[in-house]
Parts: sequence; structure tokens; C-alpha cells
Amino acid sequence: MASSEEDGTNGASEAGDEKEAPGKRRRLGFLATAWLTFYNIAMTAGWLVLAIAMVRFYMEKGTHRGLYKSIQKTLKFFQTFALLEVVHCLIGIVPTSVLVTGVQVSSRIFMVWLITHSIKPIQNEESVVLFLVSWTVTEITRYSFYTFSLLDHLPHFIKWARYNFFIILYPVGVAGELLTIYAALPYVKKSGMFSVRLPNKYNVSFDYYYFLLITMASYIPLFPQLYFHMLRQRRKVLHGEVIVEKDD
Ligand SMILES: CCCCCCCCCCCCC/C=C/C(=O)SCCNC(=O)CCNC(=O)[C@H](O)C(C)(C)COP(=O)(O)OP(=O)(O)OC[C@H]1O[C@@H](n2cnc3c(N)ncnc32)[C@H](O)[C@@H]1OP(=O)(O)O
Repeated sequence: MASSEEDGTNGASEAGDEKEAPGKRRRLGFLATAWLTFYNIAMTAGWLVLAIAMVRFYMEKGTHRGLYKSIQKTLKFFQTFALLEVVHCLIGIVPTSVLVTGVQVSSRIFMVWLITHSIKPIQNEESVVLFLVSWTVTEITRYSFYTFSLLDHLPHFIKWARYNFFIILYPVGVAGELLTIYAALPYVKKSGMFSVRLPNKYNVSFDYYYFLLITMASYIPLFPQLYFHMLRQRRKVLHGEVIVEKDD
């Protein structure tokens, strides 16, 4: 993939073009810092609320059945709000690749709105809990990491957690997502939902069932790229390695 994501800049950094030492933070303007601090605190709080709601639900009911329904509004709100992350990359206030962030965020939005929200019979699948728990732990860690970094008071444990938890949580989350899509397939096939059949006046056809199969297959090339991206970030941040760029 293009080099920009490996050195952690997207070319629009306010810090200029020179390469920074690993672990050294860029300096942002006041407005960008204030906005990002607010955004990250709000997101940390949102995912914490979600975590507490999930733990309380499970302790009270002793089952995962009904869990999704009870937390769906909070989940939809905060996961949709994360679309702003793509905007942050586009306008250059965070040095992350638009492509990496775009794939990450769009796959989450897709899971929330076009799978779990739209296909009610799968909402009680165990696999939904799998990705919900992975996402929640990841996001609490990630947004608190960004918040403390912006405030220049990053506890070592948060940094360690940010660049270690994903090693397990990423595959677990992806497994949860794939199993949920797989569970949705029979309902999608039977109902023909979101599909457009011929003949119609636009002369186009679309089969959501096959779209889901293609989406599942697309995890095979895309997920390793995201995972190796995180492993490179881990080496850079935790072990201070300078990643040598290689242009495609
Ligand atoms: C239409 C259908 C599409 C379907 C597509 C299907 C294919 C999908 C295939 C793959 C699907 C994946 C699904 C995801 C599942 C899960 O999430 S499971 C749970 C586990 N998940 C994770 O662990 C997620 C890991 N991913 C991430 O952390 C990010 O999303 C990332 C974009 C992939 C990587 O983050 P990145 O930003 O590159 O790394 P960082 O080291 O965190 O940040 C780099 C620098 O940027 C600064 N920064 C970034 N964001 C912020 C912010 N909000 N505020 C402040 N600063 C920010 C960060 O501080 C770093 O700065 P420097 O310190 O100056 O370098």
C-alpha cells in the first residue's frame, strides 16, 4: 500500500514535510487540537456507556438475547459519528491514511446499518456479541489513547493496550462480523431484501445475497492489510522502529 500510512502522515500535516522521530507527536493548531480532544472524549464516553450497558444487561438477564436491541441506539449513534474520522484524514488533522480509515469505518457502518439493523432475526446471534465486545474494548482503548496523547499525559498502560489488544481483538471482531454476515445469508436469500430484479425500467439488477458473498470474500485481501498496518504502527510506537518507505 502507499507509503503515507507507513510513516503516519498523509502529506497534509501541519508539522511540515520533514520525517518525524518515532513517538514524536506533530503539533496541531489550537482549533484542531480542541476539536480532536472533544471528539475523542465524546467517543471514549460513548463506548464506555456502551460497555457499561452491555455488562449491566448481561448481569441482569444472564443471557445475550435482547442485548443488541437494548444497546442499538447508542451503538448506531457512536459508530455513525465515527464517519468523521474519514473527514479528519481528508482535511489532514490526523496523519492516518484515508484508505485504511475508510475501509475500517465503512465496514463497521455496513455491519451496523445494512446487516444487524436491517436483518432482525440475526440480532440475537452469539457472533453479534463477539464483534460488539471486540469493537467496544478496542474503541475505549483507542479513543482514550488519542485523548491522553493530545493532552500530553499518555499512561504507559493505555499505549501498551492500544498496540497490543488488537492482536487478539481484530481477528475476534472480524470473525464475529463474518459469522454474522454468514448467519444473515439465508434470510437475505429468502426475502430478496435490497435486491433489484429484472425486468425494470432502468434495466439494472442487484442481488444483495451475492453482494454479501463478495463482501465476505473481500475480507480475505483487505483484513490482512489492516492487520499488518497495525503491526507496523505497533513496531513504530512501542519499539521505535523507523519504517522505511517503499513506493508502489
Ligand atoms: C460497503 C461495504 C464495505 C465492506 C468492506 C469489507 C472489507 C473489510 C475488511 C476488514 C474489516 C475490518 C473490520 C473491523 C473490525 C474491528 O474493528 S474488530 C476490533 C479490533 N479492531 C481494531 O483493533 C481496530 C484497529 N484499527 C484502528 O485502530 C484504526 O481504525 C486504523 C485506521 C486501522 C489504524 O489507525 P491509525 O490511525 O493508522 O493508527 P494510530 O497509530 O492509532 O494513529 C496514527 C496517528 O494518527 C493520530 N490519530 C488518529 N486518529 C486520531 C484521533 N481521532 N485523534 C487524535 N489523533 C489521532 C494518532 O495519534 C497517531 O498520531 P502520531 O502519534 O502523531 O503518529
